[in-house]
Amino acid sequence: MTTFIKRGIIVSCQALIGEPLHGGDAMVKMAKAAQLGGAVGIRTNGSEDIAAIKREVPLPLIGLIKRNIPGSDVFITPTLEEVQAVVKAGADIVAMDVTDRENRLEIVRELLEYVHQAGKLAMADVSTYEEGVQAEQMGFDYVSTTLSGYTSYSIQGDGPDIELVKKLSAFLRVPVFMEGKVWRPEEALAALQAGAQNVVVGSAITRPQLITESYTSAVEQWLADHVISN
Ligand SMILES: CC(=O)N[C@H](C=O)[C@@H](O)[C@H](O)[C@H](O)COP(=O)(O)O
Repeated sequence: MTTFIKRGIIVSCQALIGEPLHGGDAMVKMAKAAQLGGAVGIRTNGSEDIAAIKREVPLPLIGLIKRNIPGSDVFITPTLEEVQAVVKAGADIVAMDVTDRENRLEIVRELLEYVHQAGKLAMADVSTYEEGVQAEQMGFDYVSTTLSGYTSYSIQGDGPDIELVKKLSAFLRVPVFMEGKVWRPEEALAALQAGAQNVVVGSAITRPQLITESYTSAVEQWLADHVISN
């Protein structure tokens, strides 16, 4: 079993174009705060944030590059161009889409080979049990539940897909990461209990607009239910 990352919480520090914290050194600051808070690793998007965080935060770094390709639903490190850029920027682990969409198995094999030849580790972002099994057979070093709920055929839940973690952990030898829709510490513990090696938390820590919304929507609902407006 790969033991490069200690067991614990990994904080995903990502702000896409259009989000208030995009650009500058906001994600480096988020990553530093995550380290102070006890995170054992960082996950981040884009060459600039990968390189900057790698320079300033001494934790294992999972890198990816999101790219929207017209006509394709695959956006996490989809081609060799992004894989090369993630490696060049200094990530220790390269995360990529390893779903069953769009017959990409041969492409994914090439991307995986590139990562390993560059001396890096590879993380498969999957959405189902079958995809996780396939990823391990292909030679991925880690499997993460990142895309559960984001492919048309996976479970569309509001919360983390603990059942997927449970099934994958029971069968796979590579470490399984719980990632996606973890908002509360109790959910992280449930994921560990289900067999997760690590738990990745993103939006609940690093997307303040969504954190704010989790409060405002609850309060607005309460006000709508309890206060008679005139
Ligand atoms: C589906 C997708 O694009 N996931 C991305 C993968 O890198 C990120 O936008 C998520 O923030 C990350 O997976 C952590 O998940 P959450 O933010 O739910 O804790």
